Amino acid sequence: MEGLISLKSSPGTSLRSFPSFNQPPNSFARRFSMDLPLRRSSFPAIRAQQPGTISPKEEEEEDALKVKEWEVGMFQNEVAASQGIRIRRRPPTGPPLHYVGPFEFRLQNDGNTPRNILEEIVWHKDTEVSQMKERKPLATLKKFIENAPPTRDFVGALKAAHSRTGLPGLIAEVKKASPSRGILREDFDPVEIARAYEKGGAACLSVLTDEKFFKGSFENLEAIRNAGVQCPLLCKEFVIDAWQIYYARIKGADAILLIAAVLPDLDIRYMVKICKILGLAALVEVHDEREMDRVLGIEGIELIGINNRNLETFEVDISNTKKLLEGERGQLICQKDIIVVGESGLFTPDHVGYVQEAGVKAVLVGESIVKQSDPGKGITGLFGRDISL
Ligand SMILES: O=C(O)c1ccccc1NCC(=O)[C@H](O)[C@H](O)COP(=O)(O)O
Repeated sequence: MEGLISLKSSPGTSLRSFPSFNQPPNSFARRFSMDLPLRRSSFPAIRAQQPGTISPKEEEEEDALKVKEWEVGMFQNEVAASQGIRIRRRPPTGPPLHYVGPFEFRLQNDGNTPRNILEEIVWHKDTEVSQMKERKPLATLKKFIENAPPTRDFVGALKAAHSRTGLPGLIAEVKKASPSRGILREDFDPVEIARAYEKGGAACLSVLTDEKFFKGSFENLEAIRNAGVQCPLLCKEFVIDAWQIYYARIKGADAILLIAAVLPDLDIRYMVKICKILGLAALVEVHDEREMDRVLGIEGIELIGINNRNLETFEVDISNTKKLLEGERGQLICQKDIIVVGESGLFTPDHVGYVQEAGVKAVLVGESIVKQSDPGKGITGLFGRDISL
């Protein structure tokens, strides 16, 4: 029964009485996978009411809401796909139910299974953020923000470090684990690591806040902020909802990551504006030419990260930075005075020199420095000299 994950009959009917539906051919499955969801109300007699369950009217309303949610989710994905975004958003109620006569069924890969790690992260984030929003609604967050201390100048710190050292300004990442590398450091004390990075000459810090896939947390961000570390802090999150930006601001962030592989243009525009209102810098991350072109078409972007890691396949290739900065793209970036950050896979002074030559004025580095017994000395190793002086 390839392509079919559930097929059930209404109470009182039997699959055996409809042998042709028992094992629908693929063409049958394909035909229905392309249909819009069939409205439950068109099939009033499909499901008999179970004693003690909700009334048919309530059930109908609930189904109508689910269909609406599904349609909105699908619309969102269509807009994203038209911009070349392959990462789909989680369908709010799972894959659509299809109805044929007395049967209802769902099709495999009808939008219900994440296709890669980034999609899995984003789908999980969707559930996580919905729950967090219920506990802390936006109105509550806004009240906290009124009394929050001012943010620090993230972009200014990178520029100052670059002018001071002649090397790319360093955003040093407080990273305990990652989906591609597993645990990077067992004795992980975020504040101690942050202090070591600051002492070692980092211009800014990046703090992973995702718990499930990176073993990070917002508590880490808050603790680093409250420990008196002066470097501006990037909240390294998978942002899918503006609510997360407000939350990051409350937890001490000075900047936040926006991933173009996940967010359609309109979301990026909107979120960049929210960041400006909240005094946060937005690091907009791209990893291919199409994403770079989309982002270069958006007004008000000051900071673009080029990720050398393909977040769908984990492949790391530092020549990606060079590729995306060649020719007209590089020229446009200079004209717009955008600071480019080379991200991922940087381990040696040669790597840093290579991306600097390609045109970056900042680098974002995690693994190679966090794994050192003294992460501050790790920075000296990465640049080939002490950049704290
Ligand atoms: O690091 C991962 O395995 C990863 C997997 C899926 C999505 C994002 C991922 N990493 C986020 C980053 O981009 C890096 O943490 C950051 O650029 C530092 O990279 P590195 O210096 O290679 O640790």
